Amino acid sequence: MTDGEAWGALLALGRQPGAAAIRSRLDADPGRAATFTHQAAGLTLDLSRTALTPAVLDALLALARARGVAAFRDSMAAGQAVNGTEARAALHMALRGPEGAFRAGSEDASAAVHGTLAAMAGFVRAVHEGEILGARGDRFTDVVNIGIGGSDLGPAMVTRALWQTGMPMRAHYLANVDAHAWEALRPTLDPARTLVLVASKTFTTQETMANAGLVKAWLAASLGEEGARGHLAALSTNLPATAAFGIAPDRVFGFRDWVGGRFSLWSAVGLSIALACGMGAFQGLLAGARAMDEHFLAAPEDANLPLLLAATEVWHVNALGYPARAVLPYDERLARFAAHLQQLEMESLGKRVTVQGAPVAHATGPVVFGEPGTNAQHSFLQLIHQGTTPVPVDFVLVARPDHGHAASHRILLANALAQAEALARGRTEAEARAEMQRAGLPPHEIDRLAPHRTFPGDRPSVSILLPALTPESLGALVALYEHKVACLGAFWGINPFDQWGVELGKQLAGGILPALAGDAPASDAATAAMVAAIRRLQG
Ligand SMILES: O=P(O)(O)OC[C@H]1O[C@](O)(CO)[C@@H](O)[C@@H]1O
Repeated sequence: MTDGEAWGALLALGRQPGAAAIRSRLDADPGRAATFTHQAAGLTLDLSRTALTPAVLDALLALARARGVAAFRDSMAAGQAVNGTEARAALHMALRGPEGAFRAGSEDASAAVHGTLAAMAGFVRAVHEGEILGARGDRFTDVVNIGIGGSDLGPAMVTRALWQTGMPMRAHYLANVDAHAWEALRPTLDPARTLVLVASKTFTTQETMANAGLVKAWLAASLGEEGARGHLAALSTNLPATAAFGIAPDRVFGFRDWVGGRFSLWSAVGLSIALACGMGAFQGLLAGARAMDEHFLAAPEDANLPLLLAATEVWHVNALGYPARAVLPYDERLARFAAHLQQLEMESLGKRVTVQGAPVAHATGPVVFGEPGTNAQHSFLQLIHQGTTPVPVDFVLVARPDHGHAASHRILLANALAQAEALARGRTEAEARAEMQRAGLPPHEIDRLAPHRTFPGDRPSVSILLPALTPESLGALVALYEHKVACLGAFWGINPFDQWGVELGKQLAGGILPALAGDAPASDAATAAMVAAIRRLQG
């Protein structure tokens, strides 16, 4: 089947009457959950509450073959320059792979990775055991990771998920250049006991370098310049710039340019995870991701979780025209999971031209947003139940909590399952009327309220079940989404590994800085007017 034929067949299925129906499919086939549930790396993925059918799945997998999704995956694993616009490989799998497994051109990628991992392990052990101490001889109790985007979101999300009282250190994440963030954090820290990691792939990111300057000055004010140096480490690919910033070479943990920022939590960028939660937790995270990598590389297409998740997204975005997706982890510890996926997915898939530079002929990445359940239910789920456009949902559920409150956990899970059921099944007008009759409402009230109390249903969701929230299951979960993103890049013919769209604003900000200081006019009239208003208000 050619590419065009495969797209045509899929889109035709999406146009068939009842294509988006879910409730009737669930009712017609009691075995649907079993048919559409798959497992890998300890995770269970349930796709039964979508409108997928065996015919739709066949069409999606035919499209995957026509689009060369498996070939793209294999090129990625082989270290080829799948990131064409930056002429780079995308070898985040090497960060969690066994020794000798991955090459980037002539480079033994795995050797570089394992060298850094050994250095990280040595550093973490020395800090935890008090061999490396602060300038005044104190043990380090707190670590501050200064970074933004991929140099913040991944490690911040993982630490939030895995950290428990009694773990080796407290971790803090400073991302925003808004100094209110630093001013809120500063009073909670003792400089004598604080280790500072400057995390930046490029080591040129304006926000990170501004915050690093503030924090370095804060350290130096109490510990002196030389003392401050002993409290700093860098996580970067840009070794000359880390040296220019004054970070000792043995405190620089490097990685290569074939690690994309949003895929970098497995690299030295994850050092704050290892310091806060322990090197064992970090290794567990890598092991979980490796298990998902192995599944992704070897599982047949009709049981391959990342491919199936990507295919489901193609069905929703391209065949059914749904422009957004919500991510609802029913676990408070995953409070930053949606934020991580926002960058992972929207920076990767928010593209309007193909890898060849031609305009894409179809929609690409949807808007991704989310909050933990049950909070989300009391916020935006109204729109997802009864708004005019279906918004597919990813539910993430954890079977066993790490607290002793079984009743609370049952309430949490009951709510997650209820939301999935309500979205899929809805409530017909007849059901709404019958319920109001049972409640004894008068007929005119029933007539008045029936449309409002009717739920259309047929609103899709996928559910991902983790046995418990462990480093291993979290690693597998994050890797699942990373590989989904790679598959979608291939489905859509776009480069999921570059991010040129973030550059223009950065460049313009550089030009506007002197205008805000009153040293130069702003070139854009609307900007100039706002600059003038700001300067007036600043007096
Ligand atoms: O790690 P760096 O180089 O400071 O970049 C931070 C983030 O900035 C971006 O380049 C976007 O501006 C992200 O892709 C990246 O994760």
